[in-house]
Amino acid sequence: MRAALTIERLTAGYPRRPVLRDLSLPPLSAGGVTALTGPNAAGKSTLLKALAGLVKAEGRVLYGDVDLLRLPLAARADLVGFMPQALPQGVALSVLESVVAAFEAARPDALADADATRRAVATLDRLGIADLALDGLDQLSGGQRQLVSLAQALVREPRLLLLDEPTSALDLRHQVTVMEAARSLAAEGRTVVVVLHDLNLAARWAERVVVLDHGRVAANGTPAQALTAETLAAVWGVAARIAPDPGGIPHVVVEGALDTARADPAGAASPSRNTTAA
Ligand SMILES: Nc1ncnc2c1ncn2[C@@H]1O[C@H](COP(=O)(O)OP(=O)(O)OP(=O)(O)O)[C@@H](O)[C@H]1O
Repeated sequence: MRAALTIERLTAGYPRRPVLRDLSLPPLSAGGVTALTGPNAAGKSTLLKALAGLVKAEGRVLYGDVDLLRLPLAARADLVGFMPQALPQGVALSVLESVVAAFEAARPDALADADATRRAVATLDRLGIADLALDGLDQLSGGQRQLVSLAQALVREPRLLLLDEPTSALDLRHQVTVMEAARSLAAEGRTVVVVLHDLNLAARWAERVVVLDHGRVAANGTPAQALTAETLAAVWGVAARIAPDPGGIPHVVVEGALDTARADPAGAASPSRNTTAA
């Protein structure tokens, strides 16, 4: 199935703490990567968790013509792979055991052990971390843990893949490994949504960028449409220059915080420090 993901009037959050209210998004098509970005606490993780069935949600989330919110959890787990921001600590498993367990947790009836193991090794190999297979999860560096968490989400080859900041702890080479993997999974017909704070990584690798702010969609479109100086001022409260690189991909240079953060979307306020978008 090569289906688009459409969100209609999604309301989601935590007990006594609604985060997303009536959020709608036009179809996110399969075949490309969608970057989901926005300031801290904008609701990005909550959105992914709502799609994965991990927080209470109302509205409609259509994958093709299937409403994910009305699918039994086991069927949804088969369709949706979710990579959380952090793996739990204190799990006494090897890397390989943890990836096999992630596979079997969602499909207990599926393959014989040897096939599950072969699938897990192939997934580790795809991410360039087969050499970590026998290491204990608790021996890993932050970046290695992030790659293993991604392997756990990928091993079932879900149609819809939701990755929450998969590159935040990674060095440059591994960022590319992960974004290449995201792109090639999308090219296989999957829908891939990746939370990224790095706007230049988003612009380089995503076909579509959705900016969330205070639980609402503040911008949505191609990187050039969504990542404008006006949006960066209004949503992040920073003064930025956007210059296309020679390949036409927008490059974001953040020049500083606006003194009147969010009050001056036109960028008239003067920047107070110099930084470059990470
Ligand atoms: N388990 C929880 N219970 C109650 N409130 C929560 C819970 N998790 C998150 N929140 C709140 O929901 C809001 C949105 O959080 P969320 O994690 O979705 O933001 P985010 O955009 O992913 O942020 P970040 O970029 O910092 O990871 C925040 O105000 C946060 O405090």
